[in-house]
Amino acid sequence: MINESYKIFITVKNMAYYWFKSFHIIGVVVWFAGLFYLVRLFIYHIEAEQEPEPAKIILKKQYQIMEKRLLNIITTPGMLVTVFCAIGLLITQPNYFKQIWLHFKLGFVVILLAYHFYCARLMKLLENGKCNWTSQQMRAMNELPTLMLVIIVMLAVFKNSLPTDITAWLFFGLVILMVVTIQLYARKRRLDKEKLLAQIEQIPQQ
Ligand code: HEM
Repeated sequence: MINESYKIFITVKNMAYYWFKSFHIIGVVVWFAGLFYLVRLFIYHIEAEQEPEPAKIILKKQYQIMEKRLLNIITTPGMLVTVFCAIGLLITQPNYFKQIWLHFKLGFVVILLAYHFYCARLMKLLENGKCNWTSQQMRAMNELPTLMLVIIVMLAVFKNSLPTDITAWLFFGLVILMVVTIQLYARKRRLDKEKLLAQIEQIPQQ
């Protein structure tokens, strides 16, 4: 009888673990989709400042609405699902607490949570017209979650056997190259746009 109850307990515990793990991963996808898009909206919001009236007012109002909805309906719920399911994972598999990879992972998650709440603060500053960030700085900031994503997922998958050999460093270099290329491409597009606008300004008015 005790044996049978124990078997049922283990089956329920394992099933709970799979449910938590599935929704942990779903939460991560939703959270990151929200974080990436939110900062993209901040970039457009800041760039709207250069538009003439009344486009400026209309655009800024629209971005404010989009940012609020994105944060409250997608990004924060994604974060909560990730964290609650992670707690569920640790309750069903408490031996993970003793593993060093998890301690490192938690350290990076704390940075990610700080980033999330800082984005919420930036949203408020933008709403009140008190944000001093340029769109270029915002673009650079948007690379931080990419880096966190790569490190955290690799820690979750490789765990204590996280590779530190040449292949791993090449892979890491590739990710950094990708991030730098995106920044350089954005810079080139901005410079091209500025050049075009300067040329338009030089055309004599009819
Ligand atoms: C809130 C803090 C978090 C804790 C305590 C936590 C804990 C865990 C645990 C215990 C597992 C199960 C590992 C396994 O059974 O293989 C797991 C899986 C996973 N976690 Fe997290 N996690 C957290 C946040 C995150 C974040 C922010 C990400 C993404 C950036 C993430 C990505 C993953 C992935 C992709 C897996 C699946 C790994 C696999 O099945 O091989 N986790 N997490």
